[in-house]
Amino acid sequence: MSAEQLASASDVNPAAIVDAMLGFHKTAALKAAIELDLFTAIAAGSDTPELLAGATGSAERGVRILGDFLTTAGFLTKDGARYGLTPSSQVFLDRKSPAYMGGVADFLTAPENLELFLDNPAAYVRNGGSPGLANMAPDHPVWLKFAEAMIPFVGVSAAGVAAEVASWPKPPRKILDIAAGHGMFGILVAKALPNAEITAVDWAAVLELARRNAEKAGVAGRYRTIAGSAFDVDWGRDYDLILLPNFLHHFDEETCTLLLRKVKASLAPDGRVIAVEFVPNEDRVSPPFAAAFALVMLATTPRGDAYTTSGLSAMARAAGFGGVSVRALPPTPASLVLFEP
Ligand SMILES: Nc1ncnc2c1ncn2[C@@H]1O[C@H](CSCC[C@H]([NH3+])C(=O)O)[C@@H](O)[C@H]1O
Repeated sequence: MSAEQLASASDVNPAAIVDAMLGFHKTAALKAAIELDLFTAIAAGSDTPELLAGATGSAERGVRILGDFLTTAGFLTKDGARYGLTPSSQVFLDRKSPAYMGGVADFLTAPENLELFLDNPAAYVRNGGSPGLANMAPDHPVWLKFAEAMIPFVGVSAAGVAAEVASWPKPPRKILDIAAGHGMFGILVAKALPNAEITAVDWAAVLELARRNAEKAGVAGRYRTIAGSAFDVDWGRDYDLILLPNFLHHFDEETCTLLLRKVKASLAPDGRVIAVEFVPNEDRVSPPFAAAFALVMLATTPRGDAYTTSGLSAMARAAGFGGVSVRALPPTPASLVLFEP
């Protein structure tokens, strides 16, 4: 199409393409607003550029331009010169809110993550995964950052899993939490079930944090840790429940099957297995968050992926399970995956 033809075309949108190329602008604006506590200041009544300048120690011109940008991006509202919070900004970005999740930016926008994504995107596409081990290198320090930062986001799924397990007629006692990270999946199950004993597996540095979280939650007496790779360590057997939250997606189907065989062999006779995953529909392009998560795995792991229900069922059956049932964990974009005996 010539420029003249384009000028009269109504079904094409060059701004959408430029906008996508500038996706990192949203990263920058949100990072700045979180660091300056802009959302908290607006919630407390500093809602004009002049007031926000005082409250955040910034130039008035700076907060005006940032506030306007965040309004166009859907994180603020604007009425005259006054900004307001959207329902999600109010719940998740006002530091005084119990559900505050500004801190997750410390992991999601960590320089090492941005570098893996942006340095050479064509390379991981060509290669079908990260050229090296990337985040899957043993003891990779990025996981400590994940464990420190991500509880406000992942903790909601952990609460959903704990509620599910607490509803079972026969409460599990001996529980294994594989790739425990911050530990909140096992810890919230332990809080819900006073007789439950948790064994957490992960890299050593991460487990130190999980242990501290278990202490804070008052369950440290029923919490033990085994440091090392889930593929190598001897984690014992006869577990009533094995948790695999946000772990399978880091690996290809074959490796997941290998791990699931080890999991199956460690179960007590009526033992259950729960994974937590972002599960796209079979079309692999919906719902958007779960579908887009596959790109995170492409950039940051050698062979990870977002698995659909049929993909999870296939690996479950290959490992000797009957299949899986998957249910949403609203309001999170994650799903609870229950392995069938
Ligand atoms: N080979 C491995 N063995 C055990 N843990 C691992 C391995 N590779 C990565 N990890 C851990 O896997 C976790 C993935 S993030 C998931 C953490 C937590 N289960 C949650 O759902 O939020 C990180 O804590 C990593 O340290």
